Amino acid sequence: MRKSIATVSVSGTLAEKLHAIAAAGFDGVEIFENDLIASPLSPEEVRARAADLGLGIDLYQPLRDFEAVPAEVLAGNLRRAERKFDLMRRLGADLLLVCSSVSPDGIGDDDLAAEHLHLLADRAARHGIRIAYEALAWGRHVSDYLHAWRVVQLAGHPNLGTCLDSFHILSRGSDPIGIEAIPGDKIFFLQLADAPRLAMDVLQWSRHYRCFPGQGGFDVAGLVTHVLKAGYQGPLSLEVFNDVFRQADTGRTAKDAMRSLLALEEAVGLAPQIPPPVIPTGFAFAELTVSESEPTGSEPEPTGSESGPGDTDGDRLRDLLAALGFARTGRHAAKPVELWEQRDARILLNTTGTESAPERAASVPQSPPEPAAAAPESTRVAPALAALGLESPDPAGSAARARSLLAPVLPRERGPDEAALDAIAAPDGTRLFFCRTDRPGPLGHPGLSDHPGQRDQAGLPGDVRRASWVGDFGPREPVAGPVSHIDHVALTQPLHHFDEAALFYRGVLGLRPLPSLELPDPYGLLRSKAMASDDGAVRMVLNIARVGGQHVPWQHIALACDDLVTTARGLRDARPDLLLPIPANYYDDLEARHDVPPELRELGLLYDRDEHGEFLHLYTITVGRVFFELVQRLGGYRGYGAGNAPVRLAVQHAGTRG
Ligand SMILES: O=C(O)c1ccc(O)c(O)c1
Ligand SMILES: [Mg+2]
Repeated sequence: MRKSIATVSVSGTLAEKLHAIAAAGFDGVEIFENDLIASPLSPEEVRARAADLGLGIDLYQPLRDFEAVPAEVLAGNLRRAERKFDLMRRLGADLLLVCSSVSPDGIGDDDLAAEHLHLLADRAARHGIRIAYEALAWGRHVSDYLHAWRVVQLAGHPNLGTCLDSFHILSRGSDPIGIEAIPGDKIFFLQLADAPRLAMDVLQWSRHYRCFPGQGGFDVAGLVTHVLKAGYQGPLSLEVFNDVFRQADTGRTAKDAMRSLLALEEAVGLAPQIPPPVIPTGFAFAELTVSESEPTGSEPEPTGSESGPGDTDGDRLRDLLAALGFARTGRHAAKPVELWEQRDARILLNTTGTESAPERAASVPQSPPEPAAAAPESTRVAPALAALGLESPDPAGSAARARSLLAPVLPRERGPDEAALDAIAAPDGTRLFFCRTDRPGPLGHPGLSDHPGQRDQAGLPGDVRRASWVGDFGPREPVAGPVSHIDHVALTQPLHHFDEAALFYRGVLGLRPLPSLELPDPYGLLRSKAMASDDGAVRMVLNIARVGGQHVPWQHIALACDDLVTTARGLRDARPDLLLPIPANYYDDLEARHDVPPELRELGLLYDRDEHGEFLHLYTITVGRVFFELVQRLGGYRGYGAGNAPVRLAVQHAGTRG
């Protein structure tokens, strides 16, 4: 379907907005009146600019407080409307949005409203213009979409139809099924927005917290299904008022908007061109970039103690990994990358130390360097979690889906002997590699689980193109130990990209989000959203933490253990300096709430439970931006111990603040 977006949805001047909207692939725009009024471009210039960019002007909006007014006000309103018709002729727009009156002058009389709208439609018809009447959720007398439709029916003018806006309908809790009773050709326009579920004044909610479909809590796709059943054939148009998007990078927001519409089209069965999601079946690896130089001054000191042998970040991480039971099983044939393993948990240490994830993402050709893509200076410290390997049953299919949802595909320089990996950049700059770890290794370097007879879909033997990435690290021995695999990773998101990232991971990887949580931090607030595959094989947590106005860049890798009590006891004995100390008050409270064994306190283990099971976990000290968590899920526990995060944050802050 035709895809449009209201200019109010993105940041910038009108000219900047039009360019970014066109670049993101939209067909048309709604020109929001304030954007035009503040623009130095004449209406003719706006028209020409839009035409040059291949954009239609699908709607001009809004005309406010028009209908059901006393006679003396009506004359002025009609005069105002005539001026707007003239403006629309210059713009080349033929659809005007009239939103339901909020004026104290307004009279609660549907017949009068219909009479006035009929008059307006009659005048509009002389200019070849049509009127779309929309119920604002806070309209003084008309606030429900079916009420607006009754008024349109009463008016009975061919140039008058209704405009449906998903926010106004869903925010009031109206049942969208009623849309199916409206003839499709009387729905003149469809505006789409999602929003987080908030209990607040609806006008404030609408003006500040709307987001793109798929980023909030509304069933926008369900609503669109009703609109399509009604026979609507006009554009799908995004109209999003959002305080964060107003400040964010224009091009990036426009692209995020387009990704949202593509995913929405897919959800309602209108996007056969988008390859289906390939749900990842686990983590193949997590890659840390580390600097071999002295620890950088700007990064947080490890909490707890000076810790460990060696004095580079790399040495500190190696020490930490070894203490957790990992062993270095190989070095990359061509790059300064070490592979550390323990059963199915794999960590890559990339000691180039120069490449941070955001820099890498900004250098992707498909996404020209955007200021917003670069992380603030303070987050550019090594070590950082720069890349994730995701196990995919069909890596090429994973990459194809990502590409069709506008993910930048990363070029990969590959040596003659190396495995090729499909890789994309996530909005936060994290590189995502789609892997099949159990593929045969490259010729001469069999992988750990070699299947010499295996052929891929193209009928090729396990050749270099299709070889497993682990083959690049040479022959390896399995490493036994308490850690079985990566349970989840927690990535910090820049504030401006939180909703974008959530939609990205959900759309591209097919992960299901849990509701966002807000958790207290001694110096701020942590906003957190967990997402997981249905079977829990891939779990990610997206966090934004702002403390004293500054982004807190901590990331972590959670490792699953079979028997955390025993593992914790071993660590307590051997390397207590590597564990985050937990305050006694935590255990006083925990023991008041739950009947837990005293060894939790003794071992510094944290505890949580949900309706499915129980959770034990502990945290390590932080090196650079990164720390580890050891976890054990008992029964079918599905959470992440989020209730304990405030305690962790308090201890971590105490460590960095000395
Ligand atoms: O907030 C508003 O005033 C406003 C204006 C026009 C719209 O289409 C809308 O949904 C809201
Ligand atoms: Mg609207």
